[in-house]
Amino acid sequence: MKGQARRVLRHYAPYQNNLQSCFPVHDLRWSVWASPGHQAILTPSEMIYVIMGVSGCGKTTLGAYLSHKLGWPLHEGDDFHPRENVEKMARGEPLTDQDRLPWLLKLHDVIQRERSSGGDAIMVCSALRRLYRQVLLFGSEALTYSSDTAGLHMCSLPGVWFLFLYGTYDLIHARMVARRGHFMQPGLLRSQFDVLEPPAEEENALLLDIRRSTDDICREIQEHLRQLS
Ligand SMILES: Nc1ncnc2c1ncn2[C@@H]1O[C@H](COP(=O)(O)OP(=O)(O)O)[C@@H](O)[C@H]1O
Ligand SMILES: O=C(O)[C@H](O)[C@@H](O)[C@H](O)[C@H](O)COP(=O)(O)O
Repeated sequence: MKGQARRVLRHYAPYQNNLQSCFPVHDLRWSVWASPGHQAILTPSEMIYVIMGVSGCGKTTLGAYLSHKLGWPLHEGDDFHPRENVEKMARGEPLTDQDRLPWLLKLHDVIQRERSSGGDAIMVCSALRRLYRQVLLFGSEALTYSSDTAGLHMCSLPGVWFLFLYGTYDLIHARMVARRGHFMQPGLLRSQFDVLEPPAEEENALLLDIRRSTDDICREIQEHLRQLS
């Protein structure tokens, strides 16, 4: 059995009797896995790490480092923003939910492609709100659930983990001011914190303190990967 299949089996073992009610069955591979008696036919994606957090928390830096260390492809979320979004942020205006939705749907497609091809991958995406993370995982279906059912049913997907880089406003602001040649203005950081909803445990999230070096953070992620294997 491949490493990820083992990881997924172990992670979801406690839920095996309840899979059908816990997860939407729009994902063909997942519905096969969720069908009673078919647990052995598991062909999920390998691991996808989504590095998330407010602007300036170190997502791009960690993404490049981790990609190099693990030899996994890197998808940089900023590259998928439409020009209008980048121009808006460069003018010092925060994005709205409406601005972000098409961008998140594109990133969902990337995640789906990676899951279908069964490869490991890293994605960098601010993913500030819980709903944004649900759109990353479930696409437009995440928008059709009421907030009650979304909270209950749409928290995570096997093999997709959020790496949440957290730190104080002051530390991140100082790093943004020192950063050169980036379109994002430090003045937008407050709005990023206002929108941020830190991920809950049931979302498959690993919380990483950004006061540590990139290498230290990377080691913790590699340890996480080992524990899931
Ligand atoms: N662990 C770290 N320790 C110190 N500085 C860091 C760390 N991670 C990133 N930085 C610096 O902080 C700034 C913001 O990092 P960046 O990766 O661009 O953040 P983001 O992609 O989240 O906007 C950069 O100048 C980067 O060099
Ligand atoms: O959802 C958003 O408001 C944006 O995605 C934002 O969070 C992102 O951070 C910018 O694109 C700037 O890029 P950096 O995160 O690299 O600063």
